[in-house]
Parts: sequence; structure tokens; C-alpha cells
Amino acid sequence: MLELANVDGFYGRSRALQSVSLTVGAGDFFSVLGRNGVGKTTLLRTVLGLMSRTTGSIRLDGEELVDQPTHKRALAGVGYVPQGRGILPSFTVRENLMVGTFAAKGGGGRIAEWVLELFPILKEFLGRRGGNLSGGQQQQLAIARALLSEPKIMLLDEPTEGIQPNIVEQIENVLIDLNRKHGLTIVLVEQNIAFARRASQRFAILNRGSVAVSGPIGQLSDEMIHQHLVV
Ligand SMILES: Nc1ncnc2c1ncn2[C@@H]1O[C@H](COP(=O)(O)OP(=O)(O)OP(=O)(O)O)[C@@H](O)[C@H]1O
Repeated sequence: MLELANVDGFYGRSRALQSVSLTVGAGDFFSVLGRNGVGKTTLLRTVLGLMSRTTGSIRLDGEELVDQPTHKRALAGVGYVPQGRGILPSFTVRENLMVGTFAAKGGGGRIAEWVLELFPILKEFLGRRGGNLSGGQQQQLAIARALLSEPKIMLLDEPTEGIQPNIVEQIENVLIDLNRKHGLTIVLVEQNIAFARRASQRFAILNRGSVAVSGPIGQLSDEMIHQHLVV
């Protein structure tokens, strides 16, 4: 589904991603792990085309994306839930959701009922301004908005960071259901190892912009966690 081969990503002249190769299969739940500053967000931004320069190959279902602008990558089926959620605070929940629909292939304008059913609170708050929602509600809105772009693959950057524990579990369960019941392919950047273990089939650990180790999640050992993840 998503194949990165020898990908380098640059902020100006500084190379933040070095020779990254990895494959995410259709229907996978793939976790990208690593300490702060190793390049996890950069990896997602690179797949989206948000870096100043990227070299190598990024293919989605065989289609080369590396030279395509971000909006074309979204239309090709890459959905994104950014760190910090990226909610438009003065737009209502409904308007924020509409923004997502416009990245869907068939054009925008319709908020699919099944997405609202995943997050009943959003259905209740359709007329509220995004900025007036709690952090957890905003995160649910960001996930719903990305789903409305009808992605083949969804990239999420630390979706449970800074969110109250009762909503964290709800968000984790929705993501697991989206993958297992709806067959959505997910790439998750996460510091929460317990969640990554519970949800994923595969993982990669980044270190200084490169893949240090990757494999089936059952192979994520305590030794790897000590070496690469514990501060
Ligand atoms: N806009 C930018 N311009 C220049 N360098 C950047 C920029 N954003 C990040 N970097 C650098 O790129 C490297 C990787 O950062 P990145 O944010 O991808 O790490 P991360 O693993 O996602 O960390 P965190 O867990 O803190 O979000 C770091 O050295 C960082 O300083």
C-alpha cells in the first residue's frame, strides 16, 4: 500500500530524514516510535509533501507521490491527523468537518453519517465553534475530519497526547475498530508504547532520522524500548 524507498527529507538544507525505507501493507496498523526529536513528525510530513525537499520514492498503491503537491497526495488517499489537531477554532464543528469532505475524491459537501456515529459528541455539537471544544473533543473532530477525506491510509501524529484519560481510551478504541472492522490502514506516531502494542501489527523505531529497527509488533523487546524509547 505505502512504500518508502531511500527517502531523505529536508528542512531547508538540513536533512532531518535519512534513507528511510519501509513498507506499510494494506490493512496494517503500523506504529512509528522513537524519542523526541528523532524525526517521527518529519516522516509523516514527508509522506504528505510538507517538507521543503524530499528525495527517494514514496508510492501509494504503486503511484509515485514524491513529486506531487500535498493536495494531490490527499486526493490519492493520504489522510492526516496532525500533532496539535489543526482545528479551525472559529469554524463550527460542521464547518471543520466540511473542510475534510473537500479532500475526498468525489468532491466535497456531504458529512457521512457513519463518521458522526463514531463520535456522538460531535453530532451533538455540530453548531459549536471548534475552539470551544475540549482537547479530547477536538482530537475526535480531527480524526472525523480526516476520515471524511475518504483516505486509503491515515497518518496520525500522537493522537492521545495531552488528552484526559477517559477520552484517550475512547480514541484508542475507535482507531483499533477503524483498522480491524473497517479495514483502514493506519500509520500512528506514538509515545504511548502500551497503546502501540495493543493496536499495531508492525512497528518501526526511528533514531536520528533513520529507521533503527522495525518488524512485527511481537518483536518489540524490552531491550529495544530501553535502548531507543525510554528517556
Ligand atoms: N521546521 C523545522 N525546521 C528545521 N528543523 C526542524 C523543523 N521541525 C523539526 N526540525 C528538526 O528535525 C528533527 C526531527 O524533528 P521531529 O519533529 O520530526 O521529531 P519527532 O520525533 O516528531 O519529535 P517529537 O516527539 O518531539 O514530536 C529535529 O532535529 C528537529 O529539531
